Amino acid sequence: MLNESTQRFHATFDLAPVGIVHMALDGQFLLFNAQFRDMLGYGDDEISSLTIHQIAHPDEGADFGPTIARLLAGPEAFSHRCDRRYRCQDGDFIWTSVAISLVRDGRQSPKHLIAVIENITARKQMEHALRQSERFMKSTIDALSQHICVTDEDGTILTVNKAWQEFALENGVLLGAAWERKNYLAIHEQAADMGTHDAGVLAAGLREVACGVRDEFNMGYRRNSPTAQRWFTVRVTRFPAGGATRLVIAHEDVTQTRQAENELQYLVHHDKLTGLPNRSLLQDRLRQAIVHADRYGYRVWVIFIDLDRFKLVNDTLGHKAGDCLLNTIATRLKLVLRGTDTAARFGGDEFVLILSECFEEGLAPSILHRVMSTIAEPVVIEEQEFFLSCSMGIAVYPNDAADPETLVDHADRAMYRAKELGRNSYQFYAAAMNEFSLERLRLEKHLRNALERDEFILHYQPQVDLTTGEIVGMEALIRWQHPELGMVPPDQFIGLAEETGLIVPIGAWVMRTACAQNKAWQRSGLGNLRIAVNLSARQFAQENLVESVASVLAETGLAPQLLDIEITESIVMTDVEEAVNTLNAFKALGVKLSIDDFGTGYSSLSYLQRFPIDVLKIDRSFVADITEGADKGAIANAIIAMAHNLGIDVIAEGVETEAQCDTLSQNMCDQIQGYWFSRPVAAETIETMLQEKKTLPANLLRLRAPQRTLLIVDDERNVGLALRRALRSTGIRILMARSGREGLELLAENRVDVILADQRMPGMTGVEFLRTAKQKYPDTMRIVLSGYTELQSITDAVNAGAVYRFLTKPWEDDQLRKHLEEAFAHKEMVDENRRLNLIVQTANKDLAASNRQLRNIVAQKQGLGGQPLAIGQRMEREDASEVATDDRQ
Ligand SMILES: Nc1nc2c(ncn2[C@@H]2O[C@@H]3COP(=O)(O)O[C@H]4[C@@H](O)[C@H](n5cnc6c(=O)[nH]c(N)nc65)O[C@@H]4COP(=O)(O)O[C@H]3[C@H]2O)c(=O)[nH]1
Repeated sequence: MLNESTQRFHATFDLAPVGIVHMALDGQFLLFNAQFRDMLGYGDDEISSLTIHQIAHPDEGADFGPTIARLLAGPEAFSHRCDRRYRCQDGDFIWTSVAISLVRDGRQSPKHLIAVIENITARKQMEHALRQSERFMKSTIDALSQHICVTDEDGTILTVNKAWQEFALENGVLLGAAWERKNYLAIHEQAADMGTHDAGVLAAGLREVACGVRDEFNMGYRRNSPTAQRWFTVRVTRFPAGGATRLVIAHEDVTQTRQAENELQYLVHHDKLTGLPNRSLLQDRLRQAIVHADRYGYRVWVIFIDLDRFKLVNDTLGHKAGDCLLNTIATRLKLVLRGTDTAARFGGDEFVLILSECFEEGLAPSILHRVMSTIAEPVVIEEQEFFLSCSMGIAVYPNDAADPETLVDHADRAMYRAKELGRNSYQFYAAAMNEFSLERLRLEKHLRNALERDEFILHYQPQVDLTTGEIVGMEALIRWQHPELGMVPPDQFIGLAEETGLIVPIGAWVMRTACAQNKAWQRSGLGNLRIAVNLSARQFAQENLVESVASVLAETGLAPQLLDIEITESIVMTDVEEAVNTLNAFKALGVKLSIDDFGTGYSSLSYLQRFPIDVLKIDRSFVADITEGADKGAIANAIIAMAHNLGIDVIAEGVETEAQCDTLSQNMCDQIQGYWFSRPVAAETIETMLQEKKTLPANLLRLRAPQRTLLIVDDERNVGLALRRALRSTGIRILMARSGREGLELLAENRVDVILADQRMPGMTGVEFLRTAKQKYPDTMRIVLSGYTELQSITDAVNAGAVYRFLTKPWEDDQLRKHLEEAFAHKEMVDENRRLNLIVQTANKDLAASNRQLRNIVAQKQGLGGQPLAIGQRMEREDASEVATDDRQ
């Protein structure tokens, strides 16, 4: 029985797949199975001579003692398990898993140890390899710049990489190791609940990947912080990991790339200089506006803006100044629009506005005026003020075109038409505009034949001297008498002639005819008049211009100083250097030079000084304002003072009323030209005028003894008549008005010294009227005639300076005359002071003119080697017998 059991034991002992050893308590091997022997590779004898200490790994050999101690101290069935390394016969160590138990005898005394030893080297190696691989993986994902987070399928974070930790730290998401045990999904669901849209999308995507609905999910994630906006890409990928599911979430901060992309997009769609949308974005916005308009029944207005004479700023002040100006205009345009509108830069000095979401049939003129006035505000560049105007063309969707390109094109055409019609205005596109192009073609055909067919004539408009009252010159103005079209005014064909180049032969005809006519007048004894001829830009740019004028003078025999060449500011400012050369050459020839329409372009004083100009012609728009009171007349007065300082004469154009003439005369303007004295008329009419010696009335002359003028404003006719009677003997010129409004009209037309206004008038009281009169005509002496009852308002007006004196009704004639005498005397004293000032100014002007002439002569001699001067001098000598020496002609 025992034998059988011993046999069974040995069989089990030897066949066991693990090593089994019996050891003495000191580690001596007592019994071991074949598995143990083979595991270590020792021979049976070798093992019997060894102890476990001898084959234990040096790092672990010392562990045996404590193990035994624990077994001895432990309960009966206690066994100890550990992993240990043992040296094999070849010297290598193997990893084993050891389970040791203590065998006790019947008295419970320790007998020996039994160890079951399993070779786990392969497992240990695998574990090691796995650890290595994990370490490698960790350092790999740590090296990635993407933020990586691995979760289980519920979203619980298992691990994160270094970049993720840093990101979390930076963004205050989860601090330090706080990510552990957190749930990525829950965090995002919570953020979604708080309104973060992208967090909601990410949570939903994550759930789908976790459930296996998809293997991967990608999205762009925008994160807004109060200081910055950041963009991320997020990718969620699903991985099976030993039966479990792992979700790898990788996000990458693509803010820089995104910003660069945005910048690129911005650059592609915006104008670099002004930051406004460019052409391509304009088309896009227009397309959107049209779609929107179709849906909601809106209209879309397109306004095409072109800055008038912008090129001049660029050419005269350089591109930097031009850029600055464009920027200012762009900023202003943005400010006049609503949020839904667009202002775009179309190119150069062209802007386009889109006004969308408009229900109204028509476009409110106020918006157009707002745009025009915002552009018209002065722009200060290098401490100089510049004034710009613009021409605008307007087209509307759906009426004028159905697509963005055609809409803009039509608005552009309308703008072109506005320019044609005199700039600083706007035109609506109308289908008729296409007809306009055809009309132009027809006109051009006629114009080409006009010279040959002798259809042009010249009209002449007198220029009158404000000191002598005499006609001293004429402006030659062309007229086209077409057999079918009738009398075509120059405004309608000069532009076309300019564009087609026809202006050159036409201009040459004008020059020849005007000079010949002037010479003819001179020969008939009508005096030495100056004849002014307009030169257009194209003529001015002609290469042989000066020579051709010289040959006309030679041909007609007209003295050069009797020819006045009129050019506009814009012509000379286009190419300043070239203009200075041409003007100097003209000066050398001896002709006079005028700047026409002064004040409407770039009235740059510094340049004006460089041009050898004799005359400035104040544009009629300023003259129209001159009697409108101190503010409005200021520009004309400033031009006069400035020109005089430079020694330049001033002619005021477009004088239409006596009052304008009077004001100009008082302000020392040199000459006037305008409908009030004479419209442009045929040569024969001029002859009659000259023969009859038509002059200005003496009371309008510059240095005259002024005639006292009184304006009486009273609604009661009898009172007016009584006042007139009382003043009959005084020789005062009396103007009568029945209301304040009528009084203001008379003030606009006439020069008035003293105003006598009744207080009680319907509509406007005397004090109200005098307050307005004070604002517009501060030099007038203002007297109110009243009863005592209105005393308070009159006293207020006196204190405010609106009323000089108040007289009571009924008045005593003597007293009234005395008061009026005082008022006139006071006014005359003020006038006299001003007159003396102006006389000093005129003297200064003459001095400046002499200096200027001297400078011109020196400059010509130095610059032109005396050659052209000789022509002028020769002509001057030939005409010496006929030409007066007064340089101010
Ligand atoms: N409202 C008003 N207008 C007044 C008054 N006095 C004169 N005018 C008008 O003002 C214009 C003055 O000529 P501009 O400024 O040189 O302006 C001229 C000039 O730029 C151009 N032009 C005329 N003749 C010629 C020419 O022979 N050659 C060239 N190149 N241009 C010419 O055509 C423009 C218009 O000439 P016009 O129609 O003759 O118009 C003339 C004249 O008739 C007034 O009191 N009130």
